[in-house]
Amino acid sequence: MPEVPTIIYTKTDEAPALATYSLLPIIQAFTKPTGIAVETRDISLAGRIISQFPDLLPDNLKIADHLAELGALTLKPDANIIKLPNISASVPQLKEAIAELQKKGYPLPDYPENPQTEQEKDARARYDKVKGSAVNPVLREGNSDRRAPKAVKDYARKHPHSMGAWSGDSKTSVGTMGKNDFFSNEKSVTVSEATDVKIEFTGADGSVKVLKESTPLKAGEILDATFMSKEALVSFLTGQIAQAKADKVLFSLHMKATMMKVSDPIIFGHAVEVFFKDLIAKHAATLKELNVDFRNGFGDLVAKIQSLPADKKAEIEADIQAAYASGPALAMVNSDKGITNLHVPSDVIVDASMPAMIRAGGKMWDQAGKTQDTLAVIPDSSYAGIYQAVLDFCRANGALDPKTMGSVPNVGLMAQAAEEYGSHNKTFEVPAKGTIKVTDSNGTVLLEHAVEAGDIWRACQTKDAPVQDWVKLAVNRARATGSPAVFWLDKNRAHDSQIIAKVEKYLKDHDTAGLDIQILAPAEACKFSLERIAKGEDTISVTGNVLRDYLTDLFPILEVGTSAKMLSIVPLMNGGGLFETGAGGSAPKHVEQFVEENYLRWDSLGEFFALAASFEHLAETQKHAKAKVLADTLDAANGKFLENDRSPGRKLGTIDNRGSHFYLALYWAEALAAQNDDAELKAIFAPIAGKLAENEAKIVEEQLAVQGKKVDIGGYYQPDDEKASAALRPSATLNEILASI
Ligand SMILES: NC(=O)C1=CN([C@@H]2O[C@H](COP(=O)(O)OP(=O)(O)OC[C@H]3O[C@@H](n4cnc5c(N)ncnc54)[C@H](OP(=O)(O)O)[C@@H]3O)[C@@H](O)[C@H]2O)C=CC1
Ligand SMILES: O=C(O)CCC(=O)C(=O)O
Ligand SMILES: [Mg+2]
Repeated sequence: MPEVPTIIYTKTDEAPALATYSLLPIIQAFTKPTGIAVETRDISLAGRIISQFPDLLPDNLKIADHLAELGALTLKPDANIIKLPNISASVPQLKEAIAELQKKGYPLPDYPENPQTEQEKDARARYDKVKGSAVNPVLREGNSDRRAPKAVKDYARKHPHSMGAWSGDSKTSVGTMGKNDFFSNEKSVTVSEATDVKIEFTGADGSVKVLKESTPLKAGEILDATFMSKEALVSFLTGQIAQAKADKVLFSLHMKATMMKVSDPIIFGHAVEVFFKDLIAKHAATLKELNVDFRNGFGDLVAKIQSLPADKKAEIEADIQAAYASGPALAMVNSDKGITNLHVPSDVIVDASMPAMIRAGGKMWDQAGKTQDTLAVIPDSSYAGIYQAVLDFCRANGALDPKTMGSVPNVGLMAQAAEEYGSHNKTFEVPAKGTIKVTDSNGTVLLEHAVEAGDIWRACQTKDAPVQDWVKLAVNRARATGSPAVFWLDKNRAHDSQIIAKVEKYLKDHDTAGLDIQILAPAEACKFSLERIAKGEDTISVTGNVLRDYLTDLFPILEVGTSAKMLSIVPLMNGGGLFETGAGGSAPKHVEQFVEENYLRWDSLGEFFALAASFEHLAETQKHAKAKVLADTLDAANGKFLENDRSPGRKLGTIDNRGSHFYLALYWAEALAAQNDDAELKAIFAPIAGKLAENEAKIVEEQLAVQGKKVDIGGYYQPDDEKASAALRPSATLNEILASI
């Protein structure tokens, strides 16, 4: 045990990082009299980039590898980490962040697009370490328990968010391959003994190339391999584009290019190339010269043609307009700025984009800024069917009603880089026609596929201990709530059938008498849960890693308007606690609004709930009485916060994130003053509560006064601490009261 009980609060990116400048001083002031330390570690994209280049940086610019430090901490029983959402960077974001740091004087190399020299290859390898979902898989040494707290659900019932109407004749649908994709080509084995597998490609000419020399497997580990055919993908995309045009609906593509950082950018690139086929063919030589890489989105072309002579640039721009005119209308990310769904792979992320579309009545934005029905293309069919199930349900029954609907919490398998989380170093774009074999240390071929050039092949691992832990967590949640628990597993899918065998085995380790535990294929499980949710009933979804990601945005966004309000706990397998805040992302749009008009609409409710859970964990594991008082009083404050509707508004002139933090501090201080479990804390916080209450009008006025003007925070990926702190703490009165604790 550390001498001082310590909570680590992560420094991340974008909106949650801005909110931290305001919230963390409040948390530190409130914990100060309790002997609990609240420390930060920097796992922001900028911090992670900097940590990779200690050899190039002077001492004053270095940042240690805090992510690795926290990864090691998650293995210890006293880990207590509050993890805010961070950027999982696409290549365009990574390049922007590097450019910002270079401008600030960091002597970092450019991101090498085509590494040739040893030095470039080394830089590329370091940058690849921070690319995509590089943070969560390192910290998630446990499975996930995500649900809407009761107070949040009650709030949504009383103050339902708006839901777009669903018409019975909506033409919105999901397009998916169904054959020759990851789902249909999957093979899976469970190894009975520990082994080490080699992944090898053998060309049609007999030449052998080792793709990955060593992948150790533990006894009982599941290993899958699968591939998506390039030819099938391209022909599918061609068909979908024609279909969207014929049906007069928008064409939209929904991928997870951040989490699936090797496979999905390749798929994204194919979609861009098919959509702009004629344009690309006509200007092939120029695009090659410019080194345009469509895996970084159509935006890569738009950016790179800026350097062309004016007439050439104008010619290509005219052809772009012609491509827009001849294809189906594209769904837009920002119609004012002409940013389409195909511009940047990290702009449209399936877990958030599909629910947002469903909440809006099955519609996305067109180029004129109007909403339209859409063909939502999700190439791989492993999980696409769940969205079709939701669309069908809404078409038949109308939009779900937040006032009456039940809930679908999730128990997700993700520990130890389970399933797709660990696939990055085992995903390959196939160089030529041949076979890929996975062979164990005895030389036995475990898995084998015949592949063609351009196919995307990948393998995933799932260790046994995390599956056991996940089954236990599911049974515990079913017992604690009395709700049915449904494992979303398809016995006809190779990987799932291996998981089902383990689930059936490990369920026997638990007392399941009286519990309703079922195993249903994902689309069926979705339909079952929707039928119940419409009747106001709750159903626990017990899923693998990708469905965990999808469902913990999907249901929260429909039920409570945003996944930011979720309780998101990761009980670490070695006894520690990782408390994630919300279930969504880092809301880049909120930063844009903040710098434009000094208004931050980020809702920190996820942080408030995570903090209460973190104190509770400290209280339980370290028998820390003051932590228990902090947990209970913060719980009460969170309830009052919701009751009084103190979340940020969306418009200037209402309280924003900073105002919401003031009210949390007020209610928390009042609860500390009202409790009788700890006289010392009562005595400290009674006068603070008094001062905060007396100064309510003044503090709110000081906070509102700054709104409506541009604000300089000294950087996007690495804000200047002094400037950002000043901007996010505009109330001198509040700052003084906090300093007096
Ligand atoms: N756990 C993690 O670390 C995660 C990180 N990410 C990363 O976040 C970035 C953005 O991802 P994206 O898919 O766009 O999803 P986001 O969740 O960041 O944004 C989608 C929308 O959700 C709403 N929203 C999300 N959080 C809040 C909040 N706390 N308060 C109020 N509204 C909120 C906003 O809607 P509105 O515009 O209506 O205000 C926002 O525009 C990416 O870099 C991605 O990789 C994504 C998911 C999880
Ligand atoms: O790690 C990431 O990139 C995203 C994770 C995510 O979206 C989630 O866990 O819900
Ligand atoms: Mg997610």
